[in-house]
Parts: sequence; structure tokens; C-alpha cells
Amino acid sequence: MAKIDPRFIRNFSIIAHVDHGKSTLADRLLEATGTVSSREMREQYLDRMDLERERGITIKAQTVRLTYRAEDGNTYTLNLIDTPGHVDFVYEVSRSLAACEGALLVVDASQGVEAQTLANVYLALENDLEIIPVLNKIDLPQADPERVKAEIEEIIGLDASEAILASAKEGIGTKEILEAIVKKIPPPKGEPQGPLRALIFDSWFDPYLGVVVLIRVVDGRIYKGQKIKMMSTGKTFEVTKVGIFAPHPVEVESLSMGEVGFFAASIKEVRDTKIGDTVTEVDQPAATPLPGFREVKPMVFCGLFPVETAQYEALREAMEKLWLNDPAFSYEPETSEALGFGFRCGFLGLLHMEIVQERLEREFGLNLISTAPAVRYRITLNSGEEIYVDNPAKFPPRDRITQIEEPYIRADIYIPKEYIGPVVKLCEEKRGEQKEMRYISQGRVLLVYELPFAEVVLDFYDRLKSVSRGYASLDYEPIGYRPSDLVKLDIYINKQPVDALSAIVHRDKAYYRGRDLAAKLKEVIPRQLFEVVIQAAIGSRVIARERIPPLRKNVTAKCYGGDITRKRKLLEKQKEGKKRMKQFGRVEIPQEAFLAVLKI
Ligand SMILES: Nc1nc2c(ncn2[C@@H]2O[C@H](COP(=O)(O)OP(=O)(O)OP(=O)(O)O)[C@@H](O)[C@H]2O)c(=O)[nH]1
Repeated sequence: MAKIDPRFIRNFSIIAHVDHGKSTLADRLLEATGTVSSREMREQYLDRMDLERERGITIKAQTVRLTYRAEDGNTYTLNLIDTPGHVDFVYEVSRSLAACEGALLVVDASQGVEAQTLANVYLALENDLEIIPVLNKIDLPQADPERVKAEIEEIIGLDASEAILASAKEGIGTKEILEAIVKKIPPPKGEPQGPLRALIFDSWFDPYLGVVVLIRVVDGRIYKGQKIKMMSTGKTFEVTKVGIFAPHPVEVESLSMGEVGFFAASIKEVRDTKIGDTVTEVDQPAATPLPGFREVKPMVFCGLFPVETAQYEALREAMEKLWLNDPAFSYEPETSEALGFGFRCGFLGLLHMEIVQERLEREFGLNLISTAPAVRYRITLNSGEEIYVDNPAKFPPRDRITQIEEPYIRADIYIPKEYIGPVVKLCEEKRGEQKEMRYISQGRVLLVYELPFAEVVLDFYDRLKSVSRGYASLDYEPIGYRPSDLVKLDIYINKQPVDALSAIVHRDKAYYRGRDLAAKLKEVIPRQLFEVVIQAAIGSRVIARERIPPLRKNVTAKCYGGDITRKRKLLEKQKEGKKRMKQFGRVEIPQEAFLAVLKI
């Protein structure tokens, strides 16, 4: 393949809120440039994983090379770099954008600018990208391009007078978009002769190639046989394959300054290819890495336990496999008196947590219980030592603690103005502090809150959606630690602490939460032959108490006669249930009880 003149390369991505039409537009661009024929066109080519397809969201970035003959007579190489579409993956998005010179900002002309759009636009602006506004879905009768243009100018401060009117569904505006990419987005700049510097913006495991790494070559050249080094770890590898996606993988001789593509280098673990890291050459290493690299750290934690103890080993193996291939995921063994042997796991956010759990259950056939999601607290001990604790069961005793701090986030919330009341109330309930309330065109409002992340992790998003009838959009970013009046809430059943139910809560909420937990437990624990006392306590102070009176009668004695198969079925069901009972002290707590309680 002939070497590509960087003047004719354009690297871009598409920024859009969920459902505004990113995938559909990408499909049109692929079609219009003949990258895939209409027949070959799988709907929404870019979403790779099954999970993504099912949930209709993009998790992993994907990239594809398009070849476009422009009106100026030149043939351009356009690299479309897809970005993940969820707030859990902000860092991944920022690195994908760092690989581009421009972005299409796709806004649904019948909806308007949403929180997620805005967050990604800011990331793009931070990366100095040229932004081309595209108003999509103009085929819809309720499309209002003038209002949305005004919104883009007002909220984002971007000139939208030349915004392209498009319908990805009907293929309107596709040509204009391709021309704008060529004319407005600058070609890549870099040192073609310099030592190799390539930015890693995604990687995944391929059973044939080992780890496949997506890169943007910033300086120099990468080729087969070259010895390369990861600048963050110093690990070295030999490149075995270099290629591009068009959209199927095609091997090329090398990738030069400005190009986007992939390489493989017999790398066994995705962990060795950190997103945002710089790849350089062993023989002629670059002096400094590319800016912006950061180690991804888990933000949300929970315990994962096998429902059947026999599955512990299988779970351990599954975790190990996932860990190798998901650098953002962390795990360590944990023993709970209530739930037995399991793992304390860390995730980027709630969606990431759900995805990992789903994969463990689906791909590895495991049946799991998870404890309530929690955040990582910073604790200053009396000795002056600072420790981080993400497991309530591991909290040091109160009298050893000088200060507890919890992570905070800044949340941007977009809502139609009729929902201000309930949303403000929700934010206050969640200990939020209002920073800004701004009216935007057409009766929409931007609310900016600073909130404790622990509250957001619990059920904020679901509640926000429900109080706004699905109209709210949310985006957030971490803003560091702040001191809080937090206490550890313990649950005792017949004087035995139930570690899996311990929680760190704000003092003002401890009472309500303790009361709710105790009441819920009373509901779900079956009556026993003896009295069961449930207590919620802060330290040694009991703040809520419930009692389950003992059983007097043998209820099964009443069962006689009837169809034998039905009876057997019942017995089978009972056996199944028994197996899942967690013996606790002398009290049997069914698994369902844990699940029910963990849900509040
Ligand atoms: N009427 C109309 N519908 C469109 C248009 N473009 C996309 N859609 C529809 O809008 C929905 C969302 O489109 P997608 O392309 O999946 O949106 P997306 O932004 O990729 O969504 P995520 O992958 O979830 O981020 C689909 O049902 C599309 O068929 C358009 O121009 N007009």
C-alpha cells in the first residue's frame, strides 16, 4: 500500500447523546464512501460487543478507515474513531478524542443539546478539536433546527450558523458532512522522521492475534518487526502485525505520522496496553511521552459472592481472566460471615459494574450475589496516617479515626423546567449543593450540583429518570474528596453482626436507613422456631429494632393429600430454597432476603 500523504488524512470522531443517531450516521458515511456496500451493511456496523448491541450503547471504541474522493479532486483518508457513549468511560473518550483533529457534533434536531453531548464537547474542546455541528433527524416533523442551532450557540458557545442539516436515516446531508470533514478539519501534525510516538486509545484481546492495540501515530512510524516499548511501564514487545480497519482488518506495511490503525505484538494481557499510554521504539526512544496519560482507577466497589459455594474456584478463574483483559476492573478475595467466600471488586462506575457482573454470569455461567455498591473513603487515623477503605466491613473503629472524607462529583443535569421542583428535591435529599441553575431556550434548564458520589452510586440515576419522567440527562465528573459526617451502620441478627449488610452512611440518614433495613429484614426473614431480633446500630448505640416472633405450629403438618407430582415439585422447590439459605448464627436468612435488603 502506498504511503499516505498526511495532508490528505482527516482523523475525526462523532460526539452525540445516546440515541441522537451516531451509529446510523456512521453507517451512512461507511456506505457513501463505499467502505461497505449496502448489502454487506450490518445495521450499525460500529457496535461490536453483543452486550453493546443489546443495550444499544457503545462501550469500546472502534475505528474505521474511509476513503473519500472529495470535490477538490483529491482522495482523502478519513479515520472515524468511535467513542464510548457512557459517563463511566470519560477517560477512554478523552483519549479517543486526543487521537483526532476534529469531531462531528450530532444533535437530534427534535430534541436539543443534552448533558452527555455537552460533557463530550468540552472534552473535544480541551483537545483543541475542530467541531462540526450536525443537526440530525430533520426528517422528523417535530424537528426544529433553528431552536437547536440557537441552543448550540447559547450553551456551548459554538458558531452553529453553518450547522449541517441531516437525516442519517434518509441519507440527507451525508455528502455535505464528508465535504465539511475534508475542508474544516485540519490534517494531522507531527514529526514524520522523529522517534516513534503512538497514542493507545483502545485495546482488546483477540484469540488469534493476542492483544490488538488501536493507535494514533503522532510521530515517526510503526512497522512489523520493530521493537517497541510502552512508556508507562517500560515493557517491550516486537510488532508482529500492523493494520487498519476498513472496516475489516487489513494488514499494512507500516503506519506513519498522522495515521490511525492497529498493531499486534504477541502481547498476552490487555493490562499491558494502557489506554492513553505512549508506544515508542526501543532503539530510538522518544524523550517524553504524549500528554494526558493517567492510570484508570476503580470508583465503585462491591462484594461478589457465588450463590453456590462450590462455584468459588470457577469465580476466581473468571475474575482472573476478566482482570487480565479489563484494566479498569480490580478484585481481591473477601470473606463474609454472611455470604461466605467471594471477592471485593472495583469498577469505573455503575454501568461498568453491571457489565462485568453480566459477563461473569453469562460468559462463565456463574450465579452471583452482589453487595450494595460503595465508594472509596479516605480516612485519617489518629496516628496521622491516611488510608483508603472501600469495604464498610473493613472500617477501622470510630475511636481511631480523626476524619472521614468521601468522594464528590460535579453533576450537570438537563431537564425541562417543569421538573425543576422534584429534581431539586431529589438533589437535596442526596446531600447535593446547588452550584448553578441556568435557563436555556425552550423551557429547558441546566442544574449544576455537587454531590457525594456515594449517593449517586446508590440509586440517583434511576430516581432522576423517574422524577423527570425520563426527560433528565445527567453527566458527572469527580471533583475530589471532602470531609463528611459519616458513620458505620451495622446490622445484628440475634446479636450476631451481619457483615454483608454493614454500610457507611451520613449521620443524618443513619436512622432512616437503619429503620428501613431492619423493617425490610423483618419482612423477608422467615419465621423460625425461636424469636429473631434484628437491630441496626451505630457503634454500640442501637437505633432501630425489629422482632420476629417464633413459630408455634408445624405448618407442614397441614399438608396432606393432593397430587403427588405437585407435592414433589413443592419439595424440590423447597430443597432448592434450602440450599440457598445462608446459615446465620442460628437464623436462616434466605438469599432472596439479602437481595431484597441489598436493593434498598
Ligand atoms: N427519524 C430519524 N431517526 C433516526 C435518524 N438517525 C437515527 N435515527 C434513529 O434514532 C435511533 C438511535 O439511533 P442510533 O444511531 O442508534 O443512535 P446512537 O447515537 O448511535 O445511539 P447510541 O449507540 O446508543 O449512542 C434509532 O432508532 C435510529 O433509527 C434520523 O435521521 N431520522
